[in-house]
Amino acid sequence: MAGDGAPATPAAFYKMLSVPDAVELILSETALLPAEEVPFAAAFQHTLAADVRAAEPVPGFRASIKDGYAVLSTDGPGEYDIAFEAFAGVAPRTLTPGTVAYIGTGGPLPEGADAVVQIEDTEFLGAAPGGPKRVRIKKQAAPGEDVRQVGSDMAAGEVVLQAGQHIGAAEVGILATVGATTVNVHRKPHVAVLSTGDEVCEPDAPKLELGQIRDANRAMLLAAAVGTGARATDLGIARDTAANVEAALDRTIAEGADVLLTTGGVSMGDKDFIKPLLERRGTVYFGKVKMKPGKPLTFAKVAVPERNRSLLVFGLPGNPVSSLVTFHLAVVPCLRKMEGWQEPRLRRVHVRTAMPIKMDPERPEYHRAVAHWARPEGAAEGVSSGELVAASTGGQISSRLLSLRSANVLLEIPQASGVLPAGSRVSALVLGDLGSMPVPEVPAPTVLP
Ligand SMILES: Nc1nc2c(c(=O)[nH]1)N[C@H]1C(S)=C(S)[C@@H](COP(=O)(O)OP(=O)(O)OC[C@H]3O[C@@H](n4cnc5c(N)ncnc54)[C@H](O)[C@@H]3O)O[C@H]1N2
Ligand code: MOO
Repeated sequence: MAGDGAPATPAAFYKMLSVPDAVELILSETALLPAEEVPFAAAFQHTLAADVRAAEPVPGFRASIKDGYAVLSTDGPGEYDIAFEAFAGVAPRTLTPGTVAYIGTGGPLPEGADAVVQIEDTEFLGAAPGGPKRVRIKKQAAPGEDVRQVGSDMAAGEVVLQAGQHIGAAEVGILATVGATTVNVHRKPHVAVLSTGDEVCEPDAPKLELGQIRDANRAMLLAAAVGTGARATDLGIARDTAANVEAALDRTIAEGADVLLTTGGVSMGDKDFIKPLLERRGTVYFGKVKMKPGKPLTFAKVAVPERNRSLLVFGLPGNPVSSLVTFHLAVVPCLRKMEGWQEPRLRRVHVRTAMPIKMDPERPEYHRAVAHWARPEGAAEGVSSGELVAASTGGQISSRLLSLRSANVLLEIPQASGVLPAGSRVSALVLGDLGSMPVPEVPAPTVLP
């Protein structure tokens, strides 16, 4: 930001941390959020704070795997009276040797039976007038065949979900299966988002004056925070005075947020109020990170004695790309740790670069790219080499938000002079769930040698 030439912040004097060191420091200063008891369906996408055990065996009775006939296996193939029908939910009866019972999938095996012969291996013979229905059993069943034994899916007392487990749809089903109607999960973080800057206008501003810009960061970071499952509060835009920014900080504390994200005002200008304010109100852990984009990323803690917790503050750089890249690299692991993830760091894959990439001699670059499965030349659609290829999103200047459009990885381009040739193998951090991976080059069923 332009000013009178006299920097008001000591930003130049912050030691420059590496990205891994910055992330380590953030994680070591991030406390788990407390656990709360919630109805099991509301536990979806939360992280368990305590183990869940099956109180009862599943299944709780010997259950048929097939539609067919419950038999005593030693009776063997032959023609039999159908003594009764055993369906799920019908009171069990006892089978007399030398007879069989019709049974449906999931039905309780009658006492006296020890196996099921599926319909396909039988022939229904009908009934003689006044006589019972009869069936020909054509196959010798092994004891226990097509029967789910008591506790074979889940044993009584078995830990079915461990503390730290993320609850997806399958896990909600597991909770329902064992009748765990309420569970202990970690609370999700509450994130407040503030834009700063005199030039920053609401996106719906009808006309921009010279020097004004629409606020991209706030809506983008609110969306990104909600995307991680956090609760998000919009703090609006603070004009460039220390008092405005401090008022927003106080509002964040009053609202009980766990994390404050600010954008803008963290570099070297005389209107860069964020670092001095955080120095005054709390502890600044770092104010510079060796990365491109995102160098002025700032991380601080402000004590909130009345809540016996600290507010974590991320001063994200104002350039839109820098703000979202630093959100992924620094804020996402922090939010994940808060809500109980055992391994909160971003996941890495290896990719081959699709084009040459110019390296930066001063900072490692987090180059935005779209990864997709490589299809060897001439290979049919759906055939992959089993390797990911990443195409750069083009110009990487940190104002150009189009460099993040559809990006699903950040290539970790080393700090060096020169050009990294196309076809280089580099590590890449995965953004989200690779959902923007282009089709039709889906993960292929066939992997070439
Ligand atoms: N003398 C130096 N100047 C700068 C340095 C440096 O080391 N020495 N670092 C540069 C780097 S790197 C970055 S990144 C930026 C970060 O600057 P600030 O965080 O202080 O952000 P501002 O100056 O307020 O804004 C930067 C840029 O972003 C635009 N902006 C701000 N807020 C928004 C928003 N909500 N939505 C969209 N765009 C926004 C703003 O208009 C500026 O163009 O500093 C460099 N300078
Ligand atoms: O670090 Mo800044 O984010 O390069 O433009």
